[in-house]
Amino acid sequence: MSINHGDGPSLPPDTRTEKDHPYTAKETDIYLKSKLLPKDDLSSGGLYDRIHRRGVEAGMPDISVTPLQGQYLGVLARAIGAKRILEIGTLAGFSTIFLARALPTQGVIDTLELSPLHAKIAQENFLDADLYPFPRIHLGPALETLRNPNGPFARLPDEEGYDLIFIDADKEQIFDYFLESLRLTRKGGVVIVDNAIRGGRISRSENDNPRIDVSGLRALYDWVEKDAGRTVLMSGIQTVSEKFWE
Ligand SMILES: C[S@@+](CC[C@H](N)C(=O)[O-])C[C@H]1O[C@@H](n2cnc3c(N)ncnc32)[C@H](O)[C@@H]1O
Repeated sequence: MSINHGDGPSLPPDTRTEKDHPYTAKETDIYLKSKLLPKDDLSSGGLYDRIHRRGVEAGMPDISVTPLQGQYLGVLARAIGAKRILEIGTLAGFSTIFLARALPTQGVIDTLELSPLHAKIAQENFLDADLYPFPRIHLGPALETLRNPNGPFARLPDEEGYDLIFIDADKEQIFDYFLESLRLTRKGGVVIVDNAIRGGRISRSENDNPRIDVSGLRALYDWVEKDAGRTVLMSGIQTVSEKFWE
């Protein structure tokens, strides 16, 4: 059964079942990947496979962006002509690779990571991906790195502000990362905050699931609400992918 809205397309009813609507986000991602991403990277034994294998062998969690999400980050970076990118939360460097590939050769990409193991595997993956510019990994707790008065992020001259910052580390400190990002982004730059939905928990009370921290995100949204467009223009986007709803 379908509902026909005038001249528009037929839409499935809200009560749709698997039989009425058998398509899955995973299948759709597989199709889109086959059309939109480099075939060499996608192939069996290709770059994505090798990155995945290194992560599994090192016992790392499988929580990177999906290939299509990585490509979306790259599209954004290209669209704004980004030359300087900062990433908070490297893991195995999967998202970093898409961002680095979107940069011109004279570009710069810094990525911050707490775990020496993750940083080591990321370094291997960057070499494997033959990246130029090569990402600079800054090892240590990201907030300390960003706030270190003697570190590289202490005083950025205006012209060296980042064009794009991607926040994707621990969720508890998300609001602090956001505030540091405002300091480090050039005027008109873009800050992307991953996991901004928390599987929908953001819309529920904070006690809904104590294991999933939404307090940092709520502080961020409260800040943006009070700011009322004076400093930042922000939107929230829910994504569906082969991995999850986020
Ligand atoms: C979700 S993963 C990053 C995924 C990566 N951006 C990708 O999509 O390929 C989060 C990473 O942040 C790191 N992390 C957690 N707490 C951190 C902290 N305080 N400072 C820096 N990195 C941290 C974790 O070790 C982990 O590697």
